[in-house]
Amino acid sequence: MNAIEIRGLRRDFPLPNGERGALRTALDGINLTVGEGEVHALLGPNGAGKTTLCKILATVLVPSAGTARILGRDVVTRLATVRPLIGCVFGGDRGLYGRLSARRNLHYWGALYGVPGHELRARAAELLDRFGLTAHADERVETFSRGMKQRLHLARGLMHAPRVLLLDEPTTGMDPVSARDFRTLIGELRREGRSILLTTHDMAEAETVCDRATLIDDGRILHTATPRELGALLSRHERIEATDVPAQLLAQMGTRSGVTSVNTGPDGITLIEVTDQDALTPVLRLLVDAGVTNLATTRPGLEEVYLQLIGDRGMDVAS
Ligand SMILES: Nc1ncnc2c1ncn2[C@@H]1O[C@H](COP(=O)(O)OP(=O)(O)OP(=O)(O)O)[C@@H](O)[C@H]1O
Repeated sequence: MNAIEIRGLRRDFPLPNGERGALRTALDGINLTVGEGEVHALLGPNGAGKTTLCKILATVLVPSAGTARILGRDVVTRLATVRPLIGCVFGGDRGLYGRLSARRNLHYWGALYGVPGHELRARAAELLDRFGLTAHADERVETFSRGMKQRLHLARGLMHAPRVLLLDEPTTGMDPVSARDFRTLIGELRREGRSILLTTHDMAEAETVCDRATLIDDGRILHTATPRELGALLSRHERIEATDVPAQLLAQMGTRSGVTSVNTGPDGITLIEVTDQDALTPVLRLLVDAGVTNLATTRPGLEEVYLQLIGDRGMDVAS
C-alpha cells in the first residue's frame, strides 16, 4: 500500500478581487504517489501549489476534484481515520501556544492526538531532548527564537508517532547546525519506516534527504524522479572534475572523440564533459596515467535541474 496516493487532484480558489465566479486554479490535475518509507521532496516556486497540496493531505482543505489517500484512506470521506496517521509541520506561529511552555504545548497536542496520559510525559521529554529543547522545556514558547519554534513544531508533529509526515518548509528559520541535524533526523525517521512528504526551497536539503523529488509549477507536476534521474534529464553527459591537469593533456583531451567540452575555471578545476559512460573510462585512464589523482565524476544536481526547468522564481539558490 502507498503512503500517499493522489489522483487528478484539483483545487480552485475564488479570485480575491475578481469577478463573481472567477477562479484561480492552485492545483490542476495532480497525480502523485509516495511509497511507504519513502522521503519525497516537493519542489516549486512561490505560488506553485505546494502548501495547498499539503493542506488537502492534512485534511484541513477539501479538493475541488480528484482524490487523495493516506495509507489507502480517502482524506475527505475517511477524515477521522486519516488524522491519527499523519503528522503535520506547517511552521510559522500557528499551532503553538505562546503562553504555554514547550513541554505543556507537547502535552496538549499529544492529548489531542490521543496519546495515552501515562505516555505523554515520557514522549514529550524524549522529543524535547531529540530537538535540543530540554534546557528551555519549561519556558514560555513566546520567548523562543524562530528556529526553536520550528524545532518545537517538529516535536509536536511527532508526538503521536504518525506513520506519514507532511513537512511544509520545516527548516525555514533554522540555523545551519539545526538544519543539518534536521537532515539526520529525516534519515532516522526513514529508518523507523515513516513516510515523508517534504516541501522545501533548499535544493541541497532535498538532494541530501529525498528518495524522489517532484517538481511542481503553476499547479502542475513537471517531473517526478530520483535526484539522479532528474540530473540525467538535463544532460545525457557524464562530467569529470579534475585539478592540476597538465596543459598538454588538456589540449589533447579537447580533440578526443566522445569529449564534448573541456573548461578550466579560475579555481584551477577542469570540467570535462563526455558523451556517455563508454567515453568516460578511457578519459579517466588518460588522466590517471598522467598523474592526476584529484578526480570526481558528477551529473547535474537538483539545483541545476530546477533552475533549468523552472527558473529562479522564488528560489533560494544561495544555500
Ligand atoms: N485561501 C486562498 N484563497 C485564494 N487563493 C489562494 C488561497 N490559498 C492559496 N491560494 C493561491 O493558490 C496558489 C498556490 O498557493 P500555495 O500557497 O499552495 O503555493 P506554494 O507553492 O505553497 O507557495 P510558497 O512557496 O510561497 O509557500 C497561489 O496562486 C495562491 O495565491
